[in-house]
Amino acid sequence: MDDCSAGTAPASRAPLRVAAHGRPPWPLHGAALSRLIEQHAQQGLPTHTLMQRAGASVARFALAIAPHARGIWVACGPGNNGGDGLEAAMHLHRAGKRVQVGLLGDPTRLPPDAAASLRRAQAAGVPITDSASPPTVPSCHDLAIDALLGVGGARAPQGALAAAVMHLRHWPGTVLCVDLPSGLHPDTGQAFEESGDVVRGHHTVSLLTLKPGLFTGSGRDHAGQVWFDDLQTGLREPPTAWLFSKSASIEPGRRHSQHKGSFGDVLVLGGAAGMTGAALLAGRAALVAGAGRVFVHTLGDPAWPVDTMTPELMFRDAAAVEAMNWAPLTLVCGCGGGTVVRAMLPRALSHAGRLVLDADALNAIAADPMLQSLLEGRGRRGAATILTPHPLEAARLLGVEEAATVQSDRLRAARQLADRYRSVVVLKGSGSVVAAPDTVPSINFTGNAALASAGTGDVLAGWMAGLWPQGRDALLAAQLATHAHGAAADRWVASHGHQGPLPASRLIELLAGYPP
Ligand SMILES: NC(=O)C1=CN([C@@H]2O[C@H](COP(=O)(O)OP(=O)(O)OC[C@H]3O[C@@H](n4cnc5c(N)ncnc54)[C@H](O)[C@@H]3O)[C@@H](O)[C@H]2O)[C@@H](O)CC1
Ligand SMILES: Nc1ncnc2c1ncn2[C@@H]1O[C@H](COP(=O)(O)OP(=O)(O)O)[C@@H](O)[C@H]1O
Ligand SMILES: [K+]
Repeated sequence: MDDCSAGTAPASRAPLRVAAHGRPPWPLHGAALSRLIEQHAQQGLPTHTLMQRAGASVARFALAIAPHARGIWVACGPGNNGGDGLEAAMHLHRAGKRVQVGLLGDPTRLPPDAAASLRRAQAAGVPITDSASPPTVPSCHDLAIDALLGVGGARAPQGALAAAVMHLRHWPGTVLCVDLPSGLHPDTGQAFEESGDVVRGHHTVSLLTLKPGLFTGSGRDHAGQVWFDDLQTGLREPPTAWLFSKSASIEPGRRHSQHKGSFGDVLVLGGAAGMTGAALLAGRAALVAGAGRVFVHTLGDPAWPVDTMTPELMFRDAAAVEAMNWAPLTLVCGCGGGTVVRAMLPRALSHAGRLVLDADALNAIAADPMLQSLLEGRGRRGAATILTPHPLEAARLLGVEEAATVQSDRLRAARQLADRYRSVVVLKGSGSVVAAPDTVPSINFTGNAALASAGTGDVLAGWMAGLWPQGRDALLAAQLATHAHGAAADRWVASHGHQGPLPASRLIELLAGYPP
């Protein structure tokens, strides 16, 4: 279903399905910008227009996703998100559904738009209580609409609101969230407090703007499929971030006249004793990404001589690597590098043309101010670097204690790293954030928990290094690689029907286009 439609829908345009393919990136707006946009939009319209459009859109969408729902419980909060719910309830009631509203907020203190929707719902005869519980024991055919909190959510739900969130979490049928899953921070994709409950929706209709929190951190677990309705405002404000979506035109394809020298040489430095596999995974991934030649120097003793599974890889010992000119190369540094990788870093940071730094290389830099200043200096000289930290590595690079600090605002952490080290940064995890200095960051929307498997990060680093020299700048290489990496995992889940771990070697095959 690309655009939703329903037979008995009230008049409004259908929300768009938010997908990671086939269109330009989607603009994302945080809570503050969304409010500003709402204010601007209200100025040009008669009072209450936006809420009427929002409620009509939600009702229409509800009828499309749950046409056979018998009962519909609409849990409404104390603000305008609740107003959207009341407005939707009125339409669903008129469409002949058995609707029950639980209004959790003082009806005399609703904001004006929500108060207007309450009057309209009352006038239409919608049953409204102040109960946080659904009226009857719900069945799996019933639909619940979460209109408790939207962009005004400011703290973890408590009391009656928390009770309603629990009912929504245990709802046996479909759950549709209005604007945001209640309890989710619109900007960060986290609960307001570690222990704070968040609704888990099957669908979320994001209104007026798309919020970044729907797509990163734990947002994806709570939002389900996201749909977007701009409420016919067509507003174009500069975004907080982009949701990366790949359109076909980004990939130029290979010209007949090209040869292996056109596609760049990659050198992988990693694979210390006991971790050779990490360097091999990165090397293999660089090969299937299309690098012209891939050299591998494993840091264990003795260095690895050949990979019989991938004889295309060219192994180089310490003396050979020392003699190579690193300036035209794309270096991947890290990938099971242990502590020995540190010795390679001063030269890599000073002389590598393009540099992808992962895992142990990042840990070494985080622990060494001299390496940090080399990395910063590299950025100031305009030399291109991509850092691919997971949240704990990012925390170390930022000098903070815990990964949780990074996770509490992934967009901010990625931006801080990019600005500090003048590098492109891929902050990995659900909804990987790709940031570059002085640039609006993007969130990657492909991938799933099947990637939570040892070695998939090495594959990402190698794949990125393989893509990069093929006529792309660092930022686009990072975005495309992260997108393809996640999309391969999505194909795997689609063909296996579950999110069991995706072995890193299999991931490389999927990236290469072997059958899912
Ligand atoms: N005004 C309008 O015409 C429009 C409003 N819209 C809707 O309005 C929403 C924003 O409305 P609001 O700004 O009123 O904000 P919300 O409805 O998201 O909630 C704000 C209210 O909840 C309270 N609150 C926040 N966290 C709470 C907690 N943990 N426990 C108890 N109370 C809590 C706040 O103090 C405030 O009263 C959007 O998300 C969207 O759904 C959109 O439909 C666009 C049009
Ligand atoms: N739950 C998830 N959803 C989406 N992507 C994930 C998830 N878990 C892990 N990944 C991705 O898998 C890769 C894991 O990388 P990393 O943590 O460095 O692992 P390793 O060091 O074992 O290779 C990253 O690209 C990360 O974004
Ligand atoms: K909500």
